[in-house]
Amino acid sequence: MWLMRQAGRYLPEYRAIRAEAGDFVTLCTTPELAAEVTLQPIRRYGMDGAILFSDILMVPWALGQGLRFAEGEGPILDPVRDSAGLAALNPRQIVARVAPILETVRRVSAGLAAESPRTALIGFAGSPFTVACYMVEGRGGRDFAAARGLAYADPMLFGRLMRLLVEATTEYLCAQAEAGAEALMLFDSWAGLLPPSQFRRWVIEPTSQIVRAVRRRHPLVPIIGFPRLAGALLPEYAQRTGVGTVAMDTATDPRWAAAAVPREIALQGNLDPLAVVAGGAALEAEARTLLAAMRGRPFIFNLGHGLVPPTPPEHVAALVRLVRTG
Ligand SMILES: Cc1c2[nH]c(c1CCC(=O)O)Cc1[nH]c(c(CCC(=O)O)c1C)Cc1[nH]c(c(CCC(=O)O)c1C)Cc1[nH]c(c(C)c1CCC(=O)O)C2
Repeated sequence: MWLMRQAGRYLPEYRAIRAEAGDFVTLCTTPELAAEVTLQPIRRYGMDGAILFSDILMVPWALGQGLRFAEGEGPILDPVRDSAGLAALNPRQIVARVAPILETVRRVSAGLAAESPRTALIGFAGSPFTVACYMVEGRGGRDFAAARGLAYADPMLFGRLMRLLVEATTEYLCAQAEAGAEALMLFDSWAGLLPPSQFRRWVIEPTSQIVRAVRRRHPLVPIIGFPRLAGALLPEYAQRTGVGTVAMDTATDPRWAAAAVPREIALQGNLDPLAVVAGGAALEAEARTLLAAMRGRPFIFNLGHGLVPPTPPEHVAALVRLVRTG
């Protein structure tokens, strides 16, 4: 069991360190602080997994794209929409630029060995499609029309961006495994915006390429894929990408997924983060229904999306107790 965004703004000890760092990119690139924040939820709750504290947008940042997180606005990037923008990105320096993040991985790995040796360290990256959405759009959003429009209008250019991201993401994930990450997760938060033909081209295909390339170098590191809002395409994603675990979003019926996804592929998910905000009987009922649906299958208890800032930390503690004791 672990929870997406288990380190974050709902924890007072996170907010204290966030204030100390000043801005979010500084927090992600200061190993001492990022390692501390990664370990905070482990100390509080004893999760089975510690997810590296970083962000999927640190790959565009490492490629040289301007990135900042504006207060109350989310991420702002200098948009990449033409070949000049693409040419300005430098995939060769990726491992050097992410050196502080790899140092965080080493520190967390040592910290867990000392404090919580049974907790697995999970590294991650965004999947190329979701990262491209932010890179082309230049900001967060709901429909990423500029990015999806570019994929139709200029598939050559969009394809070059995607190939660059496949290469950079592969290098980045392998470097995390070499620094001590014991499992790797690929977040494709906006996969569900695509119609099936585009989903196969921009989600399944690039994800398979990354999984194949990472496996060649790190055959034993488990890989979790999260194609959010994939809907009916979830089983196809599970079977064709080669991931060992598929993460279900909040909208997925876990009983359907248990029947539709082959048993050799583990499932992860998918409690509604708002049930954790509510707590009490509602949280307990949802958690028990999920556990019952997953009985008898390899399963990693998690949420269907990240914990949100209004979550009371004691509701997370109650959830951990419930999942542990059944
Ligand atoms: C799309 C996406 C992003 N980042 C991420 C995704 C994929 C998962 C998802 O769909 O949520 C992934 C992510 N972001 C963060 C982590 C760290 C590990 C963890 O899960 O605890 C992980 C794995 C920290 C973060 N990433 C961010 C914060 C908040 C920063 C702050 O402290 O102000 C944290 C803790 C900022 C961020 N990062 C991103 C946005 C849109 C924002 C701003 C809005 C928001 O806060 O959700 C991009």
